[in-house]
Amino acid sequence: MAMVYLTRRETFCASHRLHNPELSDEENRDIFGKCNHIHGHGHNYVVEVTVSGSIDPRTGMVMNLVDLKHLIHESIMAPMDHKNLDLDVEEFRDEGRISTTENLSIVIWERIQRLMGSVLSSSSVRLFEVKIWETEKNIVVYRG
Ligand SMILES: Nc1nc2c(c(=O)[nH]1)N=C([C@H](O)[C@H](O)COP(=O)(O)OP(=O)(O)OP(=O)(O)O)CN2
Ligand SMILES: [Zn+2]
Repeated sequence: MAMVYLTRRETFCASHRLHNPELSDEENRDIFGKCNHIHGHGHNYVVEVTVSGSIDPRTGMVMNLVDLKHLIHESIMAPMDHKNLDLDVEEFRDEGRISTTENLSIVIWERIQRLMGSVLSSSSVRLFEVKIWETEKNIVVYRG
């Protein structure tokens, strides 16, 4: 059966600060530089979510892109767009994860994976990749 990859891209704006509370202020400044500025800074994040699967002969689709749009809305856009990642997203606020793009890609993966599990339990569709552009130059890919 042919494996096909389906991607949807969204953009969201969020602020954050790179800071490890277990380190001293000086160590934080040394490691994170300007990204440790106490009042934070913002990004226009671009995120691509790719799923893989075989084409359902009944629909001609791997997965309905409208369903993928809803998954992305619920797991990324609603909780993160125009938010402060460190204060508004529980994985960063409560679990001590530093809001690097690496960690953000894992948080997004986990959220989508959880939702896909409940929405697509009987389907062959799998989450394949989360790709985030923090800036035009800084890009992170996570494949689970
Ligand atoms: N491994 C990581 N390193 C850094 C991350 C990250 O998520 N993972 N994030 C940052 C900052 O959030 C920062 O906003 C990006 O820094 P920087 O590349 O300096 O920002 P610019 O793209 O604006 O850089 P210019 O070279 O000035 O264009 C830092 N490191
Ligand atoms: Zn940043």
